[in-house]
Amino acid sequence: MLRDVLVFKKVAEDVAGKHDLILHSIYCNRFQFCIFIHDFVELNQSILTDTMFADKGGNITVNHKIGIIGAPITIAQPNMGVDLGPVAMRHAGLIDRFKSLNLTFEDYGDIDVPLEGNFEIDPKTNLKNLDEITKGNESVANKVVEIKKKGEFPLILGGDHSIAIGSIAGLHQFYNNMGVIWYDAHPDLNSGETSPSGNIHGMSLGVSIGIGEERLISINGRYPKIKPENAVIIGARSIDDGEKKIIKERGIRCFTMHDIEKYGMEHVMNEAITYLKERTDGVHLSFDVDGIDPAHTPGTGTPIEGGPSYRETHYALSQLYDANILTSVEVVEVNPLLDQGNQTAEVAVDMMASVFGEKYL
Ligand SMILES: NC(=[NH2+])NCCC[C@H](N)C(=O)O
Ligand SMILES: [Mn+2]
Ligand SMILES: [Mn+2]
Repeated sequence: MLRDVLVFKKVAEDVAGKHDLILHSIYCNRFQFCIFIHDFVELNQSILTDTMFADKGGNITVNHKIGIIGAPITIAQPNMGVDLGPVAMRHAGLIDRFKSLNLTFEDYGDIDVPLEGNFEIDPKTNLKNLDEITKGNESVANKVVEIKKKGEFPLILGGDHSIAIGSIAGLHQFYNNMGVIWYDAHPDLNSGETSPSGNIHGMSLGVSIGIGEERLISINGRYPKIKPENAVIIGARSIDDGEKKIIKERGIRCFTMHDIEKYGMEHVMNEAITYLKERTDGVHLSFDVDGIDPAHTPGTGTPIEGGPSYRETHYALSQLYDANILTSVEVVEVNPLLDQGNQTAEVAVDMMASVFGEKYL
């Protein structure tokens, strides 16, 4: 608690430097300081986030309290078991790992989402389970808003990748110009019009930039949630024709495996970081475990050969930590029923440890 207050105090002081109207109330007394910060978090989240984001030296990202939620949506793809992703990652030691990193966090458990669907394509929309997925993602969005209003750093454990629809919908209200890093073998830019499968987990980045089904793009209001040019995809190697068109037409930055081979992961990540730092006021990491080569993460529904290794991914994520640009994170598509042992969840936990600052030395 004391540590949280100190972190908030530092942030508030920085903000006060920029907005002198609030300086007086911060220094009235300690009690009032706490009350003030509470109101301030509710009312001025975007300024607060802006300041945290701008603070490069202080590692606010990790000193900040992390709010963990499980979002076990599974019916935006056909394989049973991705609803067990959150429990698999907790079982693989996520919480102990965070404790040993001395992180401040709270695990809010899993939210309630509809788990049953019928997997028939609706001929009108070319989508499967739209009602249930809309409902589930409204709950994800509400929970993310709740966590942000407390001033916490959201970490969302999926679930299939459709949960990004809800998490980004919840997050966007706290930013003016949010960015996203989409670490994934797939760009997830389909819509009912282009999807080869009708599976909504292949549409979540598309929905977030305002493409596709009205009911999905309007979750939590004001859309599109992210400008297409604020989205950076890393590791793409399975791109449908309709998605290729969107990437080109909308100016989405997409570093494919070709780019990673050619320039190396370090260079690609530096490009992505510099690009987003200049143009956004917060960056969400949407981390699909199928972004990693399936040699390391076999327990996932749509594995694609030829991805970045464990080491490259680990390095990429530690670059994000060092750059201190992230303001929220999600990890998706861990499916223990398709796994060898609990290997994929273990790798996912290793990767989350890198994102939150674990170092070899
Ligand atoms: N989040 C994922 N794993 N997405 C896989 C999408 C696969 C394919 N592009 C589709 O739209 O059906
Ligand atoms: Mn994927
Ligand atoms: Mn994905």
